[in-house]
Amino acid sequence: MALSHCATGELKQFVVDEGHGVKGVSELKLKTLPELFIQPVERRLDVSKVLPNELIPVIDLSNYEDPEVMKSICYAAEKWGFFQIVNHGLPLDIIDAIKDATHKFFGLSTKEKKKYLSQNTPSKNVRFLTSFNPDVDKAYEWKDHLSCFYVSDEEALQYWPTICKYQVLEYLKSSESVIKKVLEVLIKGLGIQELDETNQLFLMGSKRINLNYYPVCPNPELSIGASGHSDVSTLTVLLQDQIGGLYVKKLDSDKWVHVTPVKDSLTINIGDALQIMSNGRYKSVEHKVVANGHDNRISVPIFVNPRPSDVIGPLPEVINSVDNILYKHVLYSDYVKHFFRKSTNGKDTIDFAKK
Ligand SMILES: COc1cc(/C=C/C(=O)SCCNC(=O)CCNC(=O)[C@H](O)C(C)(C)COP(=O)(O)OP(=O)(O)OC[C@H]2O[C@@H](n3cnc4c(N)ncnc43)[C@H](O)[C@@H]2OP(=O)(O)O)ccc1O
Ligand SMILES: O=C(O)CCC(=O)C(=O)O
Ligand SMILES: [Fe+2]
Repeated sequence: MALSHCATGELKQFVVDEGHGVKGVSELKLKTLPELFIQPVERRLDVSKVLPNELIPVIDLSNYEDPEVMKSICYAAEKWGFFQIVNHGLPLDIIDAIKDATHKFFGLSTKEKKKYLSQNTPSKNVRFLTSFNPDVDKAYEWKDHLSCFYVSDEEALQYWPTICKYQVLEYLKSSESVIKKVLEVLIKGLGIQELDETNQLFLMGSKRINLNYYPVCPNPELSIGASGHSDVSTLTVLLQDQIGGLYVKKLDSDKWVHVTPVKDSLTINIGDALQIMSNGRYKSVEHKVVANGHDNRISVPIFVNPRPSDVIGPLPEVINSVDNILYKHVLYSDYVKHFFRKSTNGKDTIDFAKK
């Protein structure tokens, strides 16, 4: 098919239904970006609003129980919603292995990858997807991803793609201690002394891991890799490569700050669930990813969540000390379904839980 001039309907079919993804379009080496991927100006990154000299906090996690380190983590969660951690203890060979496995998954043939399209997948917990929600997105994001919801090792080993399942499972397992360290500090900041069995289930009772692939884009300035959104997780542990392109909105401003890749670091961001549970004290901040014209970029977020069956709302320990309760109680799976059903639009998902 001569896709360079084809109608948007045919292109959607090529990208989504036939499973070629955005990577398939990138490999056509088109001179100009097809209309389907041209974003309205307000969804792109306005480079005049980027603060070039700002950095999000970089925190050394090796002494995470040191009161000064704890303070800096809670401060970053309140004022930035984002921070990078170094000396986190997650083995570098496991990190390298998942990066390599991500490239290998996206290097598979279309025939192999399309086995994981929503209509073909052997389990609804593993899906190969393009854009955010192609049924409703007016312009598509320049991104493909594999999304895996962890239920059990057995389920993952049976259904996740063989080319990456061992590396993804090992990475998930080794991230557990980093997640617990960060959560322990954050809940202490809220006056909860211990990450016990009950609050562990509530804060980190489910996990989703995405393998994101942003291929080289013909007109990156007209498109977006991931449009502005906040995550719906408790917190997200994000692994990115050295290419860059993730921008975070600075709180109470219309300015953007680049999350400059720091080698061997992980980025932590607060998600909507923790913003709600902390009654707005910790901030789930809008972020977006630009496309680029030179390199294929990958990133691997682990979304650490409540269980779908949990009802979330401001925690009792938090509302004891405040007059103004900002959020109501919502069933977490309703919240996530609401998020997935619409296009991303900045911070609007959280309106679903506003009082
Ligand atoms: C996609 O690009 C993105 C993604 C993001 C993501 C940011 C996050 O924070 S993701 C964290 C999400 N949290 C969880 O997954 C944990 C809780 N999980 C649940 O509550 C449930 O597992 C469920 C997600 C609600 C799925 O419910 P279930 O009944 O088991 O499954 P379905 O009926 O198959 O799905 C319901 C509904 O959701 C859609 N959906 C399911 N999985 C995905 C997925 N991986 N990606 C997109 N949409 C998904 C599914 O199509 C169904 O939709 P309907 O309209 O048909 O109801 C940030 C930025 C990005 O660019
Ligand atoms: O690719 C990135 O750096 C961030 C991706 C992201 O925000 C997400 O998947 O929720
Ligand atoms: Fe995100």
